Order: sequence, then C-alpha cells, then structure tokens
Amino acid sequence: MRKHIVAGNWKMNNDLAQSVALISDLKKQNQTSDAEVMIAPTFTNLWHANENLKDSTIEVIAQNMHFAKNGAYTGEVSAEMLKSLGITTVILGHSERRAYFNETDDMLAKKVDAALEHNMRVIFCFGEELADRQANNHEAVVANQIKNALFHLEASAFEHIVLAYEPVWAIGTGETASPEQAQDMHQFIRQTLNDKYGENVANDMSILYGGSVKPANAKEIFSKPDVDGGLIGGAALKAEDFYAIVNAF
Ligand SMILES: O=C[C@H](O)COP(=O)(O)O
Repeated sequence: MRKHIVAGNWKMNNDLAQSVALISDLKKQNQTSDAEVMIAPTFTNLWHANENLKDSTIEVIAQNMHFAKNGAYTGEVSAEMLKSLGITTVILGHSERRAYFNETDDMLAKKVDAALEHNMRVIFCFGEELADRQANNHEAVVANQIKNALFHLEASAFEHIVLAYEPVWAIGTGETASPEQAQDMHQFIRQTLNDKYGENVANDMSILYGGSVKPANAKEIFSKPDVDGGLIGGAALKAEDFYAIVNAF
C-alpha cells in the first residue's frame, strides 16, 4: 500500500560508538508526521541498531545484500544472514553500488529475486546521470533500469517493493532536483508501472526521492503528489535534521 516513507541511508559512515550515539539521539526525537521511518546503518552496526530500536517506530534496514544464500563470496552478506538479525528490508541498486561496485541490472534482478524469496521488502534505487538528463534521455534511462531489474516479476511482488528515484547528479552534491523535476519523473515512473501492471500496482507504489534532501527543501519536495517520501543520505547523519525531514509531511 502506498505510504509516506523516510529512510536514512548512513552509507559508509559511523563507527560503533558514533552509531550508538546517533541512535540515542534519534530516540529523543519527536515524530509528528505519519511517515514510516527507517535507517540503514553499515553491516557492522546492524545488530546493535536493531536491538536498540526494537521497541521504537524506526525500522533498521540494510544497505545491500548478495543474491546467493551462502558460499565463497568474500566480503558479502546474504538475505538469510540479514534475516537472522531481524532485518527484513534491504536497499538494492543504489547508484553508488552501480558505479563503484559494478552492479548491473542483471545482478540486481537476481538480488531482488533473492530478497523476495526471503520475504524481504526491497527499496529499489535507480536514476539517471547528468549526461543522460542533458541529452534529454533521463526518462528512457530510468524506464530501462526499472524494466531490466523488475519487469520479470508478477504484479503481486510489487507489494514488497518501494521505488527510490535518485538522480545521480543530485546525490551528495548539494544540488537537488527541483520539486517539479522530481514530480515529473515520479509521475513518469508511475505511468511506466501502470503501462505494464495496471493502475492498482501503479497507484499503490510508494516512490521516494533521493538526492540532497535537507530540512530546508523537504517540505516542498514532499508536497508533490507523486513523491511519497525520501531516501536521505547526508542529512540522515544528524538526528535533528533527519527528523525535520521525517516531519516535513
Ligand atoms: O541514499 C541516499 C542518497 O544517495 C542521497 O544522498 P544525499 O542525501 O547525501 O544526497
């Protein structure tokens, strides 16, 4: 079902002590919005974060996982391992995974399948690079990313998927897509889902925007009708900023 979601992606930030401190600050914040709140710490912080936030309204989620159950994949973590910690949502396809770790659409399709087989929820990320937008190719790029990784799925699978549109040129750059650019793309994404799966899947899909969302711009971006929330990087590292965004609905 479509809902407001604000997820904080900590990326490769916060050692154990910093993570404990940030979680303690997060617990002191007051939520006034109806948004579902999630944080994605590093793998090393998942266990303690989840233990500490068990009785809270914050869900602890993972930043990535491998598609295999187990085996000789040094440095990787499987769905079963995440589930054994009580983690049931995973971010897949983040542009940093695609750019720095060569994650392809095919690989992401396998990861999505593995997560769904383990009854996990997926926050599936995609977005165009600056050159794609300058060439007016952004819609085609985004449509292909979605089709290649997700369009082999049955309609019912989309109940367990959240989409996150993150224009690569806006991630960590301080440059955000304008609320109108975000709305246009989110509407296009919903139409793309509608064309393939019909209006129930399209209307029920939560589509998040990510890319330099801050307390100062969150309200305007979230006011757009097809923007259902945000995937927050830098501003998720300060509890007050993160909750200013959570409460921007
Ligand atoms: O996962 C989060 C996004 O990459 C956005 O990061 P940012 O808010 O630092 O631009």
